[in-house]
Amino acid sequence: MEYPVIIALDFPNKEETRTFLKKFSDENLFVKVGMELFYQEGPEVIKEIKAYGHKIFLDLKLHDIPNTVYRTMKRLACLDVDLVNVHAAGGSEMMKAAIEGLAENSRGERPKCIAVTQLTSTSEDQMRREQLIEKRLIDSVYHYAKLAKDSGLDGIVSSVHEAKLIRSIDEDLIIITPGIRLACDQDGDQKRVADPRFARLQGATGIVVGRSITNKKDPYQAYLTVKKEWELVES
Ligand SMILES: O=C(O)c1cc(=O)[nH]c(=O)n1[C@@H]1O[C@H](COP(=O)(O)O)[C@@H](O)[C@H]1O
Repeated sequence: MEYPVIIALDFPNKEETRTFLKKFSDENLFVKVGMELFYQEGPEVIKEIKAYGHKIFLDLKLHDIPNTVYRTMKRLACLDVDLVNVHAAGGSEMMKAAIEGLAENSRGERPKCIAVTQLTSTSEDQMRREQLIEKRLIDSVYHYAKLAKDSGLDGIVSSVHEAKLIRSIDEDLIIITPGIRLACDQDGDQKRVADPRFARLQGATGIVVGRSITNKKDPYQAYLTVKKEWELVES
């Protein structure tokens, strides 16, 4: 499966989502449905987006006790999405339970499951003060990535700046990097950002892009710009 430019559909409802997707006419997209849209619309919005022919990353970032994650993943498996995620901080038992739940209820191919390491909105200073992790942020990300891989997950979510090191764990790991900005964009709440070209150079498998596309006057043009930057680099 290809993991190219994944557009974050961070919209409050299905009407705004529909209006946005209409701007992309015949493009086959890879989109991300996050908590905002899913909590408002539920599984129906997944069905609708699938009917348009788009691939879906359902980003609910599960982080709970293993039994709850196992049971929840059984439900998510029925939605036939392509990609789901958990927080690696939930631990190896929880990540193994996630895979078990997905595998048990998948009708076709099991959705791939990736683990968030340290959110791209977290800085090293914040991690040390608030999580009491006395390490470099890159060491924490590497540790979580290794834990996820050893627990049977298919890939990792990290910032671009840790992608190269994570790639050294395994050639085949899916590495998805949010925190992507074009030169003209504001960082906003993101702390560890990079552009699409650098993401590709660092070995990311795919990038998640939200506001750099969704906030633009012409989102389709912005998407094409991001895609061009991403594709200009030989992988
Ligand atoms: O799992 C994610 O998708 C995710 C992980 C992470 O560490 N950082 C992060 O920004 N994201 C998501 O990626 C998207 C980034 O949005 P923008 O900052 O608008 O491009 C949002 O939907 C976030 O929820």
